Amino acid sequence: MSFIEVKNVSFSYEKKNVLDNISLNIEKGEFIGIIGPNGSGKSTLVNIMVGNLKPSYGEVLYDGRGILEIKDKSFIGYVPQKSYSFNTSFPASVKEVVSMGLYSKIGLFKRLSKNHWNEVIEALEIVDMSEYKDRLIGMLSGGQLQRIFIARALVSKPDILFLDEPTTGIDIKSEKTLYELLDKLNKQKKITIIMITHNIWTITEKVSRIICMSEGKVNERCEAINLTESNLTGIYGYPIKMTKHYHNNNWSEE
Ligand SMILES: Nc1ncnc2c1ncn2[C@@H]1O[C@H](COP(=O)(O)OP(=O)(O)OP(=O)(O)O)[C@@H](O)[C@H]1O
Repeated sequence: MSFIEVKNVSFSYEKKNVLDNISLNIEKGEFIGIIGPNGSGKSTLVNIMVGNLKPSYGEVLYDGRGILEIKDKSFIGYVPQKSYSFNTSFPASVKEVVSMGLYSKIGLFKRLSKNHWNEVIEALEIVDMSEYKDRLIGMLSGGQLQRIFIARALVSKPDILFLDEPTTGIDIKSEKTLYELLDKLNKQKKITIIMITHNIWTITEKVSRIICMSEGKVNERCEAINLTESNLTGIYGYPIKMTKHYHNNNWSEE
């Protein structure tokens, strides 16, 4: 039995079919990149995997248990795409925003104990942002804000972290720091990571496996080793020029 099993999942928004019979197995400790053109169903698939959406057909199992039957989902951390449009004029401090990640564990209106606040500081330390704990969220840069959302997803000590396009709108230096953080979470903290991205070349260097989506299906030819210009052009529907090649388990410049 795999850690996560996506079994024959299909999904439609009203009459529009978005996912078509997707099956995937994911093992503990993997670092997976999901790529594919706009509208291919990546975010919908992740929303089904974290239990936010119910598939029209099929199921998602964690260690053999259906996600929709699992009440305490705090073993899953999720950094949604929309977190980057979070209302930053909202007068909340960094530590208050991170503490929101404990709601699924302790309930929305419960007072946080000293231990809970210690967990918030611990999550901020992991993302190297503890010195900003009392700062208002509106006073942070895009890259810093993104680390706060990752801390919010980490505060419940998840086994698996989903990130939906976390590099959107951040500069190259912040992107590099983000990858170092994800690498640390994956290798040292043994957190399984599943990340949606449009940054094909960077992600192929970082992850243990690529999943390519196109028109609601998983494209089987899209293992990193098979990432050729013609495969990617078929998946994206427009010409893709490669500047790097994968061989002997390594990428090298053209
Ligand atoms: N709430 C919704 N109601 C109706 N249709 C939706 C909704 N959310 C997404 N869709 C449609 O479902 C399809 C898949 O969307 P989804 O966001 O899963 O794709 P994606 O691959 O993540 O795209 P992107 O790369 O642009 O984020 C798209 O055609 C989109 O317009």
